[in-house]
Amino acid sequence: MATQLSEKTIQTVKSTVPVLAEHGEAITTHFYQRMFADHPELKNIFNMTNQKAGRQPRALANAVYAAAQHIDNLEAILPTVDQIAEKHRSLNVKPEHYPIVGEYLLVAIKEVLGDAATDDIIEAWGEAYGAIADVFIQVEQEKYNKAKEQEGGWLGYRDFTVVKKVKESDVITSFYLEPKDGGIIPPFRPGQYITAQVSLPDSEYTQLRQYSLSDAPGKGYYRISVKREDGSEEQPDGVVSTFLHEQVNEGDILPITAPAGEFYLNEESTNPVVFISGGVGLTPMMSMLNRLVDQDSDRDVYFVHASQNGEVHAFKGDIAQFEEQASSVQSKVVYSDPHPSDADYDKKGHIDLEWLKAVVPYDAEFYFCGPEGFMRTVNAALNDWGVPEGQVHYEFFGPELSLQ
Ligand SMILES: NC(=O)C1=CN([C@@H]2O[C@H](COP(=O)(O)OP(=O)(O)OC[C@H]3O[C@@H](n4cnc5c(N)ncnc54)[C@H](OP(=O)(O)O)[C@@H]3O)[C@@H](O)[C@H]2O)C=CC1
Repeated sequence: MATQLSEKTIQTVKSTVPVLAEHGEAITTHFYQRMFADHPELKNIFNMTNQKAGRQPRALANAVYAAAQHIDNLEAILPTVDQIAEKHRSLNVKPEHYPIVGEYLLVAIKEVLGDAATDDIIEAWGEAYGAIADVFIQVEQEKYNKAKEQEGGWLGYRDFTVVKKVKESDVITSFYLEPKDGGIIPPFRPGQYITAQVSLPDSEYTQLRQYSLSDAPGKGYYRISVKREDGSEEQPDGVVSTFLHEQVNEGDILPITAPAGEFYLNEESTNPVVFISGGVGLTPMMSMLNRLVDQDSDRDVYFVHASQNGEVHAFKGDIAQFEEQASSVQSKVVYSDPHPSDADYDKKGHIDLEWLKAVVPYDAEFYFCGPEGFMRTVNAALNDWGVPEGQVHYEFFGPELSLQ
């Protein structure tokens, strides 16, 4: 499927892998700075908060590193390409963006490597980048076609009206969205997300944010549930979420792209399901749980949620209701910092393996999502428990980071 590269190009690219590993992030940080300086219009597409936090350069460095390792067999990176391409489709990344990225990546490699960047290396990387870009463009094209051709589907952004706004906790608010054109909307897989295009009053560029859909499909609306971040280093995404919480109300318009994502409920399996979420990471799990309840599923469901305390714990009422309504649903709550008024929780502190073993079955499909440290803890716990990889599903929101 990819352009044929010469043996020399392949060898040159492969021999730069160790150098890339050393300078990968410096190269991509440099690259973004130069590219945005010359092409500020691209700020409409990239999440600038991820740039500031260094997550985007790290993710690109990882992707480039992986591609370089497999340049003679790009098929091997298709699973990674697929996930990134899914995000790109959701962000409306177009083929014409690739040559711009390629140009600045080469400039950055040259600048960071200095004298070590020979003409041969730059030429080989130019060709290799072209081959990698072709793979992405092709995979993304198929995804654009599917998004458009499905019933109720569309390309790019479609205006949705906020028809209902509901406070779910002190920090999380839900927005119910229906298409302004009154048309139908496609179903989605529980766990998928949309991209919202937000225009802040005093910003020149639009801001794109991806939010998991938090209700089941097939209801005529999409629901997102947004945490108001405080803009600190740990929660840098303050501007957009604060704007949504404070300024976006019923009747307002939010342009969104069609649902996307590779993290979703395996509806084929009949195994028990264990959802493990931290904070606002519970949103995709809510969609999956709602789906199972809507379908009267007889799979055993364990909804394990970690939160600081009862005030920031969203969807408490819904989950309690599901638990009462369906004997197959069990909820387990972990509070890291419970308030004296909090009575209804199962563990104080953090989730750990010993406790998990006592409350959920091993022979289950596990889904987890939450802050980075939480994801590492849960991933390590499931590894130590020996849960087979195929039964473990997770999603990082934002650029892909390593769980190790
Ligand atoms: N589809 C997706 O992939 C989605 C992903 N997310 C992600 O979920 C995250 C949620 O963040 P937020 O609501 O701020 O979460 P919080 O910071 O509120 O954390 C939630 C809970 O996890 C606990 N926790 C933190 N670190 C660890 C650890 N190492 N081991 C065990 N428990 C831990 C916290 O404890 P403590 O109080 O001690 O820190 C707290 O009780 C965001 O990073 C967001 O990007 C969100 C929505 C969707």
